[in-house]
Amino acid sequence: MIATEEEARAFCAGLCDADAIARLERFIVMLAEENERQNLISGKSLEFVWQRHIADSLQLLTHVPRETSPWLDLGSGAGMPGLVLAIARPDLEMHLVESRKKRVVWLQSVIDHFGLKNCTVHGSRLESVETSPMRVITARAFAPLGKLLSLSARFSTQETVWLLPKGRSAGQELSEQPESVRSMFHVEQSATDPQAGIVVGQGRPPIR
Ligand SMILES: C[S@@+](CC[C@H](N)C(=O)[O-])C[C@H]1O[C@@H](n2cnc3c(N)ncnc32)[C@H](O)[C@@H]1O
Repeated sequence: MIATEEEARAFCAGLCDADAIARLERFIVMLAEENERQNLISGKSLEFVWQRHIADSLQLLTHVPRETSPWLDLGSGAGMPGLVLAIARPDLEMHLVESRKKRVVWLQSVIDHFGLKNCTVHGSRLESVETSPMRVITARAFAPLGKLLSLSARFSTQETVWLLPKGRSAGQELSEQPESVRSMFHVEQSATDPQAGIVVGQGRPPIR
């Protein structure tokens, strides 16, 4: 379990190269500056930014084979996890979906700053994003599990891996789903919080 900022940074350094770590350092500075202009993340969490945001995002890489792509991140907000993954791994095709205009401008400004050709922001509600098959779908603090699946099932195939950091409600949210959905998913322990879980599964959920 990652318990300190030093451990979180070392964990991230094991998942991407030195150039990526330098870009992430710069991203953290940009995030702190932007957080003065708009409420992207809690100010308190900036003290633990490697643990709470960077490692929390990059740990998702450990759940799929290295080359798995494209990824779809629902409700990217400040950029976790999708933008952080795109900064760390420019070889992955990343699609961010975010409806709030100011956040879309922020996400696009980071993409432009680093010249991330692998990363696209869809600046609209998920409901109006054109359907396209994704190999990984992720979402942190986006919507309750049932709603999340019904809004995004159309982007999945039998091959799609779902990586859904759900914090402390992971087990509870999964237990509230019908058996047909429960049997597709399980909860993995988060590496960054002993009480948090990631809902992980593969396939197309049987959602009407
Ligand atoms: C609580 S924030 C989480 C942001 C980020 N994933 C994180 O963990 O820090 C949820 C984000 O989802 C966006 N959102 C909510 N519903 C959406 C929808 N239907 N389509 C696109 N974005 C949506 C909100 O604008 C917000 O930025």
